[in-house]
Amino acid sequence: MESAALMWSVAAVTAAVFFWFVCIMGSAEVKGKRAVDLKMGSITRDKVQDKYKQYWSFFRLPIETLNSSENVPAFVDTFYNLVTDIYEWGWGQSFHFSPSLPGRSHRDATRIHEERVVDLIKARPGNRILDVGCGVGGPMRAIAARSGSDVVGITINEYQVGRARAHNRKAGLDGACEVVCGNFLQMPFGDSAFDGAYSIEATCHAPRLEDVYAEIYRVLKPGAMYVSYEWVTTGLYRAGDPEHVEAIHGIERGDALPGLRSQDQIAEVARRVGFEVIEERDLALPPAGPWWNRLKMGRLAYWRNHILVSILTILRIAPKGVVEIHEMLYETARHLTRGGEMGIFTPMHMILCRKPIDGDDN
Ligand SMILES: C=C(CC[C@@H](C)[C@H]1CC[C@H]2C3=CC[C@H]4[C@H](C)[C@@H](O)CC[C@]4(C)[C@H]3CC[C@]12C)C(C)C
Ligand SMILES: C[S@@+](CC[C@H](N)C(=O)[O-])C[C@H]1O[C@@H](n2cnc3c(N)ncnc32)[C@H](O)[C@@H]1O
Repeated sequence: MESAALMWSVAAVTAAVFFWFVCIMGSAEVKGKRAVDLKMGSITRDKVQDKYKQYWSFFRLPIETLNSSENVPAFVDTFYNLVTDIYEWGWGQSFHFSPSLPGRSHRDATRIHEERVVDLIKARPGNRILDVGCGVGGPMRAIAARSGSDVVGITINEYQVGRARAHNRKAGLDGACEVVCGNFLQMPFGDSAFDGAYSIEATCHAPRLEDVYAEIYRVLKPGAMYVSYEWVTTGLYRAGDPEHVEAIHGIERGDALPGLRSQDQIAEVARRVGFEVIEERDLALPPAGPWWNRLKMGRLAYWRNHILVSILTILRIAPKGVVEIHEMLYETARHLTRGGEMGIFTPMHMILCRKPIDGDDN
């Protein structure tokens, strides 16, 4: 009798600890996605591991194939099917970095970094603004709410479209925010359709920056502004330094990037497609606090998450392959942190452009 009671007590305590671990500790910073809901995008459960292997095989292709505009969008789409739920669960609804702000939460720092866009492109009530590479729409909601503009987001990943629309509805912003599935290299919008545009840590996925910048230029009205937060290597990067190369290659492989560009290439490309460059600045430089702090401070949380995804895979709640994907992201976080600490990489090289009005001197 006593041993039965003991067994029941142990079982009850184990169940309570498991519930706490999964449902309380395992939820994202911005509530919405829990570990038990990890689905891996539009990929069916039994295909997750194969798709992960397929993702890696891409990096074995010859460099010309790797950089071709035909292959990259499909490879990026596969990547976001694999990582979107883990990003939402472990990071929130905004898939980007922000300078850390003393005394402010990550959530505040994220919102402030997003709202800066409103001032830069002068978004006003009634404007139609384009979000190039919108993810699940964290920035789009912040920008629509702050500016009173209507925001149209485009993403290559169908699963993200569903997530973004659901979040828009939940936030009561589905009237102001619209989400379209499509390729930003060939956008399904007419010429001069937008009063402004922005891209946050998204155009780094384009094999050729010219192609996406030229499309953005085409869909903007003359006089409209465009701002982008670009992922680039800085002037401190040395291609002959093995430690630098390891970090940059690690970032490219873990983030579906066809190849990082250097800081000094960005404005040149913007001018080539016709933009006037108003301002260019690395928002990660002091007095900004290190953007990689949020990745570093979470090391303990990574271990908790690793144990969690392992248990959920054993219990067949999460599909096979999730542990490997989580491991890949952990490695990526290490490379991103090293890139930030060495000062050779920034995810927030800001470029502010204007489409000239006919007759402007440019
Ligand atoms: C702009 C891009 C994505 C940037 C970031 C949003 C993501 C880059 C690396 C991601 C993460 C790394 C470690 C994960 C951790 C192991 C897991 O337990 C919880 C989620 C992570 C923190 C995850 C979250 C998103 C990132 C920070 C690229 C793709 C252009
Ligand atoms: C790192 S996420 C950033 C998302 C969003 N800007 C944010 O900050 O939350 C990059 C986004 O770019 C999108 N993307 C990448 N390549 C694309 C392409 N060729 N066409 C459309 N969207 C693309 C991805 O689907 C993803 O939504």
